[in-house]
Amino acid sequence: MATTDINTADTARDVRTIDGVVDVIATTAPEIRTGLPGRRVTAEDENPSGETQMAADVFADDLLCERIGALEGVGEYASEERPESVDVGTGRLSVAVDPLDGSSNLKPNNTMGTIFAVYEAPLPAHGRDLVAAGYVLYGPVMTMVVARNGTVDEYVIHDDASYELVREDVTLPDEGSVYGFGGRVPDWTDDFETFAREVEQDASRKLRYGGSMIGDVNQILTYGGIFAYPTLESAPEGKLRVQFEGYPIGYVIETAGGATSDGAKSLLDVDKDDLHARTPMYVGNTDLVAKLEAALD
Ligand SMILES: O=P(O)(O)OC[C@H]1O[C@](O)(COP(=O)(O)O)[C@@H](O)[C@@H]1O
Ligand SMILES: [Mg+2]
Ligand SMILES: [Mg+2]
Repeated sequence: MATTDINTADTARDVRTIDGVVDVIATTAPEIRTGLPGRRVTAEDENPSGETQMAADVFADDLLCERIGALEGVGEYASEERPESVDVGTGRLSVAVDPLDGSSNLKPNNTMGTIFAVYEAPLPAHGRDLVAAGYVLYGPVMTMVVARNGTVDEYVIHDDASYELVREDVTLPDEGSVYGFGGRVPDWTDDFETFAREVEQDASRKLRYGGSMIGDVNQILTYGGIFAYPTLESAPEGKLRVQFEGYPIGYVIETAGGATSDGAKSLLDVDKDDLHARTPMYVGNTDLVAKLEAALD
């Protein structure tokens, strides 16, 4: 399950590069958000996972590729929206991005986010190669959560692209009070359904599910509990992608003292060498993730 072996940058140069990536993510967020109103339509292409792209997905990806690619210290950029990673320089760090997570929430105007992962290895990299990860949430307030140097911090991003630290050393509350499970219920496995029904029976927990993974995970970081996008009967690997979603969220949640799993082991220990590989995701408080693993065993 979760382990405490969180890798961090060990050279001053890598620390500067990570700071540069965080700065690009934060300062680009207002532009991505401002660009959304005219881009709530589908783009012409599908992404490498076979999903319809929104114009906003492509817009955010292009902006981030250009800006992250220009940073000294970054050698490769990849995103959910392009088939191959792009060589952007000679730096030893690679950056993988989900430019808009939850973009199907764009039409009904619900929360979405931008997720980033910084790896100290060529792409596709391994979860243990991560040296920083985080996300922006385009909610009523624009916030950014960053895991680096062994801690998780939260920032508020203003419309003028300035940003301020509002919470240091964020950890999951001990008593988890929310849960959210994705996928169609009839498509859940029997073991997962049994676990889900048990979680629901506990009167101290409420359902919080919005259909944007990053919004749903941020509920867990805020209130504690458990989020899952599980193995489905029709999709044994679930829906979410290892490099762009599973690893970075694993890194954030485990750095914040929570646990993550693919059903059997930490998300950071998933071994998949395809850039667009998928994984089931279970993240939350350690006791709940342990129960989940026992239920699926
Ligand atoms: O509505 P579905 O198909 O269950 O999918 C919901 C999941 O798909 C996602 O939107 C996938 O991410 P993208 O929007 O980046 O493709 C997650 O944010 C969310 O948890
Ligand atoms: Mg996504
Ligand atoms: Mg996406």
